[in-house]
Amino acid sequence: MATKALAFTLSLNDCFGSKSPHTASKVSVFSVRCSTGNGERPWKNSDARLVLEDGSIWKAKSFGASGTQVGEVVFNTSLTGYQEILTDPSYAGQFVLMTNPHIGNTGINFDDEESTQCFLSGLVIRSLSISTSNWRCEKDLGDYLTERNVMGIYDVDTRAITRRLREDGSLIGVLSTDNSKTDEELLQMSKSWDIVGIDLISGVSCKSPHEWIDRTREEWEFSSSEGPRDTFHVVAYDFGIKHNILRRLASYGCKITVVPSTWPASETLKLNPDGVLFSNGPGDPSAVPYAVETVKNIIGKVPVFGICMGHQLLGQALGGTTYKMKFGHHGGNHPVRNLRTGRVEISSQNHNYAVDPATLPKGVEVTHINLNDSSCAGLAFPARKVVSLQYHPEASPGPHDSDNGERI
Ligand SMILES: NC(=O)CC[C@H](N)C(=O)O
Repeated sequence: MATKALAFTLSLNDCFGSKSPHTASKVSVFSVRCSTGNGERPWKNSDARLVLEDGSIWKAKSFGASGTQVGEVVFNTSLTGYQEILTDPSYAGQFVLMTNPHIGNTGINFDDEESTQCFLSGLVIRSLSISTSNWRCEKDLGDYLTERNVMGIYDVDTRAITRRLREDGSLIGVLSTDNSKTDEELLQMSKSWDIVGIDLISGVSCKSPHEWIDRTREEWEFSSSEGPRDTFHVVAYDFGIKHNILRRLASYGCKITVVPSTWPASETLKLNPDGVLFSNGPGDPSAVPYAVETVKNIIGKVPVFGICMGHQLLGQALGGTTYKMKFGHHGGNHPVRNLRTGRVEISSQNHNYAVDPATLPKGVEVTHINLNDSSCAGLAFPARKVVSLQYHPEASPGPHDSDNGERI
């Protein structure tokens, strides 16, 4: 490709004309024209559009995959961990907008993936870092997204979109690099799709049972607790499970069998596990009645615990209901209070639904609340050995306040 030499031509513009030689000689405006020698501009023009269901159109520059995608737009306020966010299967059906403006600067490394695929609809960022600075970097963000067929856009006003989402709630959007589609067509696409009521878990769950053995690598282990205690056998339902949930269980000495989302409760109980984990996962917890039925058939037979989607399914299985939040919690700095101990944890969160505590039956206890909005962040039903958290004790990304398995 011809070497592009930037030739700056300074041209002096008299912007005040010759009314007054004095003015003209004193005040003038330099306009710098950048030419690349062949007349092309050295920077990329906007070549993508994000059209929201409210009719707003956001021109941006694309990176990663091209094409047309629909999804619910959510904003994540985490300052770090864009890679763990990209690979969290819970974001299936969603565009993730990062409020931290500089993304891509630490590149991608293959230790920090939370799943083997990226299920999100696309990544929306303000400023794409043109260089990476990280000894662990194995690939840059743009190449990684291209290889995983994930769309990304940058140079878009993420602050303005975030304010809109905060005021109007999560919005459905369509992202396209296809100039043949009109704005109206994209708007109609955004209005004809919804994330409510569709089962997104079946598209992310594993296809067959398998054992998980990887622990947190020694150089990254942070817990000061003594080594593995008894070896508990945990069956983990994969509703879109994040790998760090499994790594942390393995680091605490557990033997882990991961099973698909549709695995029959009877088959699980035949494994005679010490406990069953219901994992995080994408979409509307009311759209997967088969999973609630499985949870119902296991509760009371062995100890169970849930994380995020698993927490919501447990809430429903116990007789409660879940509701869709205005824009949810997606970030790494949400304060949660443990109501039993009074301890406040800074937590990692990623959810757009919550359990309505007013609908939980007698005997079920709310154990944690999110201090930002007093929503239910944890529940327990001691009589049937049930505990669950709405947020992510495994972090990835986020703080490790909730890792130590303190009695919840
Ligand atoms: N991380 C999760 O498990 C998310 C649960 C559910 N899809 C929600 O958005 O609330």
